[in-house]
Amino acid sequence: MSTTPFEKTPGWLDWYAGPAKPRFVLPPGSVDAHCHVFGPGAEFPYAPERKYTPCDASKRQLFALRDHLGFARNVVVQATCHGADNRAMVDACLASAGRARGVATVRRSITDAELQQLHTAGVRGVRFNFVKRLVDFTPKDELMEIAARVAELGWHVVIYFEAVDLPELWDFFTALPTTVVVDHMGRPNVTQPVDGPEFSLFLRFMAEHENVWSKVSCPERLSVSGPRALNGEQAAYRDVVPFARTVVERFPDRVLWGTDWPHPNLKDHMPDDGLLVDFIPHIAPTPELQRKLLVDNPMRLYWPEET
Ligand SMILES: O=C(O)c1cc(C(=O)O)oc(=O)c1
Repeated sequence: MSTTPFEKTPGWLDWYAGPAKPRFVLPPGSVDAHCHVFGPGAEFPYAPERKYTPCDASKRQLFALRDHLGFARNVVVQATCHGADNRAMVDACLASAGRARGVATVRRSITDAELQQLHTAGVRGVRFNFVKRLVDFTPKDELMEIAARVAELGWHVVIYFEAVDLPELWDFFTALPTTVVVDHMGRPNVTQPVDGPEFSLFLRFMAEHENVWSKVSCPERLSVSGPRALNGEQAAYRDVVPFARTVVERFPDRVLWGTDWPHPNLKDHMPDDGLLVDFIPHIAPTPELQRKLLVDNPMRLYWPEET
């Protein structure tokens, strides 16, 4: 065992070892379209500008989880603890035998040759993060310049923001020239009504802009009332279900799902990933919706050459 040179953020919750075998059988070819690798820190050091220091979560451990849960492929999203150093994510993509694609974080200083290298490794998107506890502010003109460059490669932009910030970010988001994928439904406050003003604005954002997609992921982050996906719970995070199910049913061809393993920054519990998979049929109740969410949509976005 290598020893990590990094000390975890106090109170850090490690990912759940020994997840249940899901009862829900994933459709063949399912994609876990939002997950991360952390380090290992001894091999891929965490970025100096990071806001948290995680436990290690290696590509080998990610691929073991993929196989255990019954996924065929992964989309590895650059985690903020690695800043714009994409080496750990790229290493996972390269080691996956074509079964992982990536989403990178880049700065405007990146060269065209470096972008092309990322593409060759399997990167198909960049992530713009507006969650203040995770990143320092990047000027919008820098992000727009990056978006224009990656549009030429056929990539998309992944955006992560809090629901309260959508009004202020609306004009920027709707000016992006690519497909735009929202992380975790734009983090709705699920104590508000699903037909209340906040979530209605999000639904309008998707309805009025056909290039906007959403990940209906992270019930464990959004839920207030639970119950938690632990100890065999088959009806976890009930307060999130109406939100995610509404998005899946209204926009069946523009939704993605991911485990979010290894679940950075959870504060009160770490879910059993097997039980998180059992959450899927609650939000995508028919085989057709499940196939679109888990296979057709992620394949169209990340492996279009195979569709
Ligand atoms: O809510 C979070 O803390 C979080 C953090 C990161 C990251 O640090 O990249 O990614 C996520 O998808 C969610």
